[in-house]
Amino acid sequence: MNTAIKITGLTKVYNNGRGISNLNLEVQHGDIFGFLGPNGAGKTTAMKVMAGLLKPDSGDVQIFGASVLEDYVNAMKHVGCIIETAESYPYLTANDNLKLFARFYPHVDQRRIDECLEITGLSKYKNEKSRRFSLGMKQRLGIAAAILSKPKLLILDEPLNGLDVEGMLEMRKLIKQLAQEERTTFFISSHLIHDVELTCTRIGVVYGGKLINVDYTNNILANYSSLENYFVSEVDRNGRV
Ligand SMILES: Nc1ncnc2c1ncn2[C@@H]1O[C@H](COP(=O)(O)OP(=O)(O)OP(=O)(O)O)[C@@H](O)[C@H]1O
Repeated sequence: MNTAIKITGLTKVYNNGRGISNLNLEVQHGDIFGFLGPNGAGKTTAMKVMAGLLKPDSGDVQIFGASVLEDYVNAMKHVGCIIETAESYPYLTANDNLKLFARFYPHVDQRRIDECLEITGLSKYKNEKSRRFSLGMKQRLGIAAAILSKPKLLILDEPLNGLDVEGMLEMRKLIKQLAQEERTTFFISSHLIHDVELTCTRIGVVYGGKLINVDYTNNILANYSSLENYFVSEVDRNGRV
């Protein structure tokens, strides 16, 4: 099956009238999809619905063919996600944090934990408590936890938030590596235009609660000198809020 995520008519409006309205989108298996939009555009709201943390007013999200609303367990079977922040137990070591997460998955053993520590570059900090970790290391531990069960799809909410240049480079490398070596599909939200340009193969621009355009990064860069120019022109074309 080639469609990883299918979002249809997704609407969630909060009491204050803000939120998302009538979002329609398909993400294909193998995409590194960038969900790009400024603060308050509605990215987290959409991702919370996708991860089953928030009930929409209407619409649906299907993940590998299963509805998040009607068949949550099957929809989430192949998904790893980090929504808002990567949480860990600060007084546990990286290894013990992962052991705790591994209890959710009967087939994840110490070998897989070691593999995930290796993939995320944390092997040498395996026995250090995560409270001593830098933000970048905490993010990597979050990814290590999210990939334990070898999910086919990783949903990451602003994975570069708060990282310095080196941390960003490492995270970008890790995402590309997982996409290439493990064939992981990514759905990544970000307000960092430059980063989305460098990381993502396909980009959806979300603005004022609406998805205003979706295109391949290659296409965009063939027609615009930068993603920033494309973003500004799309927002202007659709009317600023
Ligand atoms: N629980 C809530 N109650 C009322 N309004 C909310 C709630 N959560 C979010 N909003 C509003 O809905 C809109 C979309 O918020 P959301 O957090 O989805 O945006 P975002 O694109 O993720 O932004 P950011 O990059 O700042 O996280 C914003 O205007 C926000 O203030």
